[in-house]
Amino acid sequence: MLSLPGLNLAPQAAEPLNIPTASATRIQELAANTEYRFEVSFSRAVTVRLQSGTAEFFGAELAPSNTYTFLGTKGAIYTWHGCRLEIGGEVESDYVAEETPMMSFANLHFALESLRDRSVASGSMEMGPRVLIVGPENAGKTTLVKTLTSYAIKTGRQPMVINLDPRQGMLSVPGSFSAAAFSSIMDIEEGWGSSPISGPSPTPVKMPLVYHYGLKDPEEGKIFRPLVTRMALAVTSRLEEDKASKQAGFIIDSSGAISHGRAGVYENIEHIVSEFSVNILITIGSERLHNDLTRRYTHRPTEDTVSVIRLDKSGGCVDRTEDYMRTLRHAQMREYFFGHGENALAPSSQTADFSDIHIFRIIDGATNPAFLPGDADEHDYEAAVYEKITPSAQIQGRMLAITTASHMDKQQVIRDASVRGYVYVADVDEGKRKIRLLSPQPGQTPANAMVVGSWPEDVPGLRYSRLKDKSV
Ligand SMILES: Nc1ncnc2c1ncn2[C@@H]1O[C@H](COP(=O)(O)OP(=O)(O)OP(=O)(O)O)[C@@H](O)[C@H]1O
Repeated sequence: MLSLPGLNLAPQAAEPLNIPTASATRIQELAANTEYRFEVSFSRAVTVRLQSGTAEFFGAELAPSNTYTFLGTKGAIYTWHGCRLEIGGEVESDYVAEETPMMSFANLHFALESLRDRSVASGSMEMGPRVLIVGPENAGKTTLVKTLTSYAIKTGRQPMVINLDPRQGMLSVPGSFSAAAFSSIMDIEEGWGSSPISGPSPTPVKMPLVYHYGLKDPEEGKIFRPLVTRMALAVTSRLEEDKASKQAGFIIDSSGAISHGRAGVYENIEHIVSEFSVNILITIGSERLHNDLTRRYTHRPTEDTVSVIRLDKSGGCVDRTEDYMRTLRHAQMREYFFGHGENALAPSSQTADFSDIHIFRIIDGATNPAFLPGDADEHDYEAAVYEKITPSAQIQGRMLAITTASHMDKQQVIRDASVRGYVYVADVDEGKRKIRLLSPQPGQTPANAMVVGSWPEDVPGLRYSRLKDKSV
C-alpha cells in the first residue's frame, strides 16, 4: 500500500490493478484471421492468457506464459494463424469478429517498410516514411498508430510516434503533445503509458519530447499551429541525430476535431502536412475527408508528393462516451503522479510562496478579443498568448506545465519551450499567499515559467486527498 506522509492520498489511485478478478476462467478458441473483441469496465479486471498458437493486441504479440490484466479497456486480440485463450473475470461485452481490417493494416506496414528500406539504401540521406493519420473521433486512428508501431518494432525499426491529440496523452498527461522514438515492443496492458516524463516506463522509449497545449480542442485558441511548427523543428533535429529513427520515419496521431473540416478546408491538417513534410496521409473512416484531401493533394506539380491513402473504419471501433473518456483521462493523470504496479512513484507535496513561482495562463480564442475565429495568419501568432497570473482558488486542481523557459523570457520563447514535467495545484491559500503543489518526485519548486491551461479538468481523487490533508 502506498502511504504519503502529509498527503493522505487515496491508495487506490496508484494501484487500480488490485481489483479482484473472478477465479473461474474459460477457454476461447479463435480461428485464423479472426479477433476477440472485448470491453472491460474500470471496476472489474479481466485476465487473458495465451494457451496455444499466436495472438496480438493491436500489433503487440502476446507472450505465451504471461497473464495480462485489463481494466477500463476496449480492445481486440487478433490471431493470424489461430489460437486458444484462457479468459478470467467478467467482461462488459465480447464477441468474435471474422471481418477485420488487419490485412489492410499489414499491407500498409509492408508499404512503409519498403520506404524504410529505401532510406537505409540511401545511407540515411533520405528520411523514412512521414505518416499522418486523420479521421473523425473513434475511427481507430490511435489503434492504427499502435499497430503500425508494433509491426515496425517487430521488424527491428525504431519509429518515432508523435501525438497531437490533447484528449489523450502519450507518455505524458492529457493536454500535452509528445514525440518519442520507440525501440521495444509496446506494453500490452498499459498501451503507451503516461509516466516516462515523471518516472520509469514499462515501455522502453528514448526520453520523449513534450509540449504543453492545455486546451481540449486543436481548433481552439491560437497556439496549436505554432506548437506544431515548433515540434516539427524539434523532431527533425532529433531525427538528424538518430539514424535508426530517421530510417524508420514517424507516425503522427491526430485529434478527430481537425478532420471535421469547414467547407472542405482542413487548415490544421494542411499545417501539419507542411511543417512535418508528411508524404503519406492516411484517412480512416470518412469518405468525404478522403475525397477532400485527395483533391487537395493531387496535381500539385510545385509541391512535394503526398500520397493520400484511404482505410475503412474497423467494425470493432467503439464510440466512447464522455464519461468513459473522463475516467480514462483521470486514470492517466493519477498514473502520472503515482506510477503503476512495479513502477510506483513517490509523489511529494511542496509549499511555495506566491513570490517564488511564475504562472502564466493561456489566453485562448474564446477569451482573447485579439484572436478572431478563423483569422489565423502569422501575425496573430506573435500576439500575446499568455498572461501572468497571481495564484487563486481558480487554479486549484489544475495541472501546471513546468517549461524549460525562464519566467523572464518572451512569451514566444515560453510558448515554444518544451516541458520538463507537470505539477498539480493541490491547494492555494490566498490569505497566506502560499501554494501547495503535488509533484511525482521530490524536488525543489522550480523557478521556471509554468503554464496553466483549461485542460485537462480536475481529477476528483487528487482533489479529495487535498481536502483530507487540510483537515489533519
Ligand atoms: N478492432 C477493435 N476491437 C475492439 N475495440 C477496438 C477495435 N479497434 C479500436 N477499438 C477501440 O475503439 C476505441 C476507438 O478507437 P481509437 O482510440 O483507435 O480511435 P481514434 O480515432 O484514435 O479516436 P479519437 O480521435 O477519439 O482519439 C478505442 O477504445 C479502441 O481501443
